[in-house]
Amino acid sequence: MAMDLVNEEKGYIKGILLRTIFHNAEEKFSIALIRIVDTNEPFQDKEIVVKGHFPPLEQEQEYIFYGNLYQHNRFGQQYQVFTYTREIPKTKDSLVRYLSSDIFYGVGKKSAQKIVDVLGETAIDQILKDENVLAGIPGFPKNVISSFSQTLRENQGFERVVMALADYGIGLQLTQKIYAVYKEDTLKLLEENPYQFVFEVEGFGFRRADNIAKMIGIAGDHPARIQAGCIHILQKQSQFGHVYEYLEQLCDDVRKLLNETEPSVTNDLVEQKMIELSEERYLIIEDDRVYLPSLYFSEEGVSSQLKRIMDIELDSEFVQADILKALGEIEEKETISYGREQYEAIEQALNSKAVILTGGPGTGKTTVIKGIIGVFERLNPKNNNEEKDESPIVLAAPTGRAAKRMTEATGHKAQTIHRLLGWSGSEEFEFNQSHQLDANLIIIDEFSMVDIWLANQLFRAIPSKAQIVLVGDEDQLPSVGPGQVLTDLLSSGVIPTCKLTEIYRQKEGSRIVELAHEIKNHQCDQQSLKRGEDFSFFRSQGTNTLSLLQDIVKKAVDKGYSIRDIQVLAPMYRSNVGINKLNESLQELLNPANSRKRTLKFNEQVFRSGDKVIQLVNQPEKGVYNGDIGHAVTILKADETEENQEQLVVDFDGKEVRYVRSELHQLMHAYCISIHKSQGSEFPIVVMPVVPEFRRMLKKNLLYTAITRSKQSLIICGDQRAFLEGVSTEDQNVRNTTLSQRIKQMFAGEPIAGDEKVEDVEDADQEELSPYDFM
Ligand SMILES: Nc1ncnc2c1ncn2[C@@H]1O[C@H](COP(=O)(O)OP(=O)(O)OP(=O)(O)O)[C@@H](O)[C@H]1O
Repeated sequence: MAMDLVNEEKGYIKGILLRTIFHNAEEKFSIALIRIVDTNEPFQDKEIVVKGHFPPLEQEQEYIFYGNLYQHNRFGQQYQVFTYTREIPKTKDSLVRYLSSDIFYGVGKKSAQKIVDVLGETAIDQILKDENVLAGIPGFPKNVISSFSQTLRENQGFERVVMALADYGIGLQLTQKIYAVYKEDTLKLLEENPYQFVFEVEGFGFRRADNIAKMIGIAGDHPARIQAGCIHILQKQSQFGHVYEYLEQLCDDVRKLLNETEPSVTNDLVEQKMIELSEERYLIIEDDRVYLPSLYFSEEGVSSQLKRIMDIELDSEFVQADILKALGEIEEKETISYGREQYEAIEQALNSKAVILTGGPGTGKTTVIKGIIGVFERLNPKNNNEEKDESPIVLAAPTGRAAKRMTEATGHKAQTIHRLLGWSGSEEFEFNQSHQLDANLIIIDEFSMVDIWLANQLFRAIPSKAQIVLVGDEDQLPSVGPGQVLTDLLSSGVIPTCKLTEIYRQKEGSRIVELAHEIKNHQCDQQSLKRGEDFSFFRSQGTNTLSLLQDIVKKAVDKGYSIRDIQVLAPMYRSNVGINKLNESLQELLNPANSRKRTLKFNEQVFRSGDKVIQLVNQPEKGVYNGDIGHAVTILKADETEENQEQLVVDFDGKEVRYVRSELHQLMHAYCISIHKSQGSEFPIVVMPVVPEFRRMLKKNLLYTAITRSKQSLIICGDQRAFLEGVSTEDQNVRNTTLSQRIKQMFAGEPIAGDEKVEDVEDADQEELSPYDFM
């Protein structure tokens, strides 16, 4: 590609850097003022601000920017850069200046002159092609050949990649992500197999790879194309929670996917490729099931680690009389009397290597956890000595909010599972099989939210001596990630299970807990929706639902409840009473614009100080995690920050986190959040629209999860029929997993068999919605 030629067909501005106005290193986003040398754009001035995803520009270097002129409402005309290139020095003099510049260590003017004398004006291209040409330059220091050509590659590399990828229709932002993964090898690898990018670069979709592949001649039944199709479908299935897919079904799906553009692939061809892939361990085929290796080995890991832990017997059991005595002390202190089920659960947990504790809301799971910890500490006095920190008790939960609640309820420090395992944002966990946790008793709450991958990481890090208590409510939604670990552990039957059924949180007239148990036990009917002290179902239709909901929230605020106490939940983003619409209207209602309030517009969202917001991704470096809810404290103007960038400051329960513009995609308004996102959290007041439009989403476990989030008051508005139909509809989308069978086999030598094959739910639905859409 001729790097130094301007492509006259596109709008361009050629210029030299005058000043970098802003640069975000992480996002490689730059704003710079340049002096215009040449342009074919209708722009008369001598200078212009260029803006886009490119690295800092170098002084005295000529660049060609391709993009669009646009009018900034404060700063006038600017240039939005789609792609850019650097002018390669063309004259011998400019080449010498470039090659002897500070960028190249150990090469002075003399050596640079010699390079140009020997290699001429195409010196750069020749060196990039083969660095050994430098060895032929008289007097060129041999020891700097490789570092010199490496610097040259790096310096020239990014722009070459930018230009080449632009020809494939890839913009600067995605190019940055691609370049971060493959560096100078980008073009080589893309032209070898663009499909590889689908699996390694976030935001690089299968269709994009397929288009590029076609342009470079990888088409039809090319093995790389079939391989990518297989892995793509398996990954998609895993987003719906499946750990494997049936071979026959997978062949069918892959054939359909690949034949959408050119019908040349048969099921036999796909199957044959799949067998090859399994021989190379890109996939695992077991009987008639196909797995992604990471998921297969996670299942294997969980079952073998569980066996390892459970195979080591307890040194000694606690004597019943001692337990009773210790529990008596706790009962006196807490002024409660443990029920029979609760006592049995505590005793079982204390005298087993592993137990599962399940139960609906208000059955005393937290109270039992407190009992287990209390007795364990009393009967292992060394645990009281925090300084020695021997035999520590470790508490964790999948989300920050659940961990916080666990801490508050038990008085013991609890943390997220990710933090417990020392996750710092990469694939690696500090604690693993070769560096295990120091713990004698490990209690994990909200275990229904743990997916197979995280379960594997957790179990690997548990020392064989430890006792485990897994606490969860099996009727809640399964994990967002693949697998259904709690359900599978329960059905494997190898871990002793304590089911709490007696309800304690039930004041006179309280309906929330009763309603939850009626749903759980399939006893919910019209009568169940009658008003209670803490529950109301207001009927409404059409657009009335939105205004009714606004009235309810407004009244709660007027009564003195804070925005933080009131949580609106909805199952879908797009609808007249969906999450997006509700956030918009509740923001107007609760935090309207006024001249004193600063605002920051990002995509479709306008953030104002005072807004309630939710964090959408895990950010261990900043100490905020997916699902954390906070409020915007203030918006700082660029000249008020050290970094000279506009920032949104958010307070998450006392922890202040700052977001620059390029990080704002991590946040959204949280006046209303999805039910999926509310898992693991509880709120004093839950308000929820239930309308016929949501019907496709309304399932028993979803509604059960939603209503069990409310602690003091639950208000539903909408259509009672839609609600009653929803709570009597089981989620048909049974997940394909083999964990239960694998565990049974591990413990008793039973062969592994897949779950009963379930007929697929409507394809169209699957295409549109996955649990990830709700996160
Ligand atoms: N044995 C008991 N005697 C009296 N009160 C109890 C007993 N067990 C639990 N409770 C009370 O019942 C309420 C619910 O208990 P707890 O929070 O332990 O249940 P949970 O299963 O964790 O419920 P949720 O998931 O809804 O929080 C609490 O107020 C608790 O004090």
